[in-house]
Amino acid sequence: MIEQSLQQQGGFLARSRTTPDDFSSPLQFTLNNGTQVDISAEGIIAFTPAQPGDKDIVLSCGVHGNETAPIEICDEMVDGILTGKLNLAHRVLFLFGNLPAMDIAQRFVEENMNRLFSGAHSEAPGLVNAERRRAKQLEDAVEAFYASAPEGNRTRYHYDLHTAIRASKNDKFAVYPLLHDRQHSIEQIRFLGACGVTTILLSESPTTTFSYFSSTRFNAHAFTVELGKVRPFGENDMQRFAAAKDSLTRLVSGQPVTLPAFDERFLVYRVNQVINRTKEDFRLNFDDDTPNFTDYKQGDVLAEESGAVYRATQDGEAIVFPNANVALGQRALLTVVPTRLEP
Ligand SMILES: O=C(O)CCC(=O)N[C@@H](CCC(=O)O)C(=O)O
Ligand SMILES: [Zn+2]
Repeated sequence: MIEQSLQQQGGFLARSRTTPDDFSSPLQFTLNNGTQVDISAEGIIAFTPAQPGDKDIVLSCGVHGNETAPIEICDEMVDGILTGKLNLAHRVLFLFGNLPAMDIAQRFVEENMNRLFSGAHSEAPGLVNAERRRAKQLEDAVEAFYASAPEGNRTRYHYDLHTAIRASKNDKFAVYPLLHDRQHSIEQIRFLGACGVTTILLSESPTTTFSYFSSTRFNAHAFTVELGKVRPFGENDMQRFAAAKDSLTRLVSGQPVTLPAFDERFLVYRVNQVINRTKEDFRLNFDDDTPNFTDYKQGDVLAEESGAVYRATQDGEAIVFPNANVALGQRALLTVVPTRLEP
């Protein structure tokens, strides 16, 4: 049967990378338990259980090819579903984002894919590359997945799973995309807590990230989830990701997830500054190994470039995602300040 042959060939992703002919064209089949499997392209696999529940869940990973732990989590989940070990209660779309970047163990090949969503992939008409094509393909896959859901009162989710380039004072954290006129979901924050993520960054401006796309275009509960630090394949301590894998597995299989109370364990920040690199001489004013969430005093210089000095605007302002090597015009640093969210 399909389960045995798939099981003998190793993980789904491993197979789809070593035998592209198997998955490079659309493929649809049904498992013993009645779950329909739709592989629409390499690294894009949707599952629909025989009696789907009321959730439509997108799990994406590898949008940055060197962020391996989330890829390993999703690959193990897909394999569990294909081999019948994991029985789904809800529809799930798994997206393995940047396959060519995974092959070379790099964040991206030509362009940061996580700045190409919400149509940004088409903004420079003359410029076409693999990341731009793939970002459009992933957008289309999400749209088709949500659009093909059964009728009725349904809830959409998208957890875009990442790991961070540098260490963090708060190991696991999530970016809550700007919701415009929607309310933040405390229940979703509690679910992230069950995944081990108790630091939440409230974005206050539109972005071109994958999670902002699903949140804004489809009203999904969508987050960029930073599950730890970037490590090469095979060098992740997967025990550090056990809570995330367990909670996501419980979510898709309809098992209860114990949600922690929204209490003082949670740290909520709002994004205060989005600092873009605009000049070649952009530089950060702290060491490369300075952890995310290191905080500064008002007036401290955080970064500078010809014609601009970027300073902390208040005591306790902390840095997140510092990266002086981004392309000109792209985000080189976020700063965050503590805030409160009323339950
Ligand atoms: O560690 C870093 O500098 C980047 C880690 C990462 O890829 N983070 C995402 C965050 C996306 C968001 O702001 O929602 C990214 O930079 O794309
Ligand atoms: Zn990433």
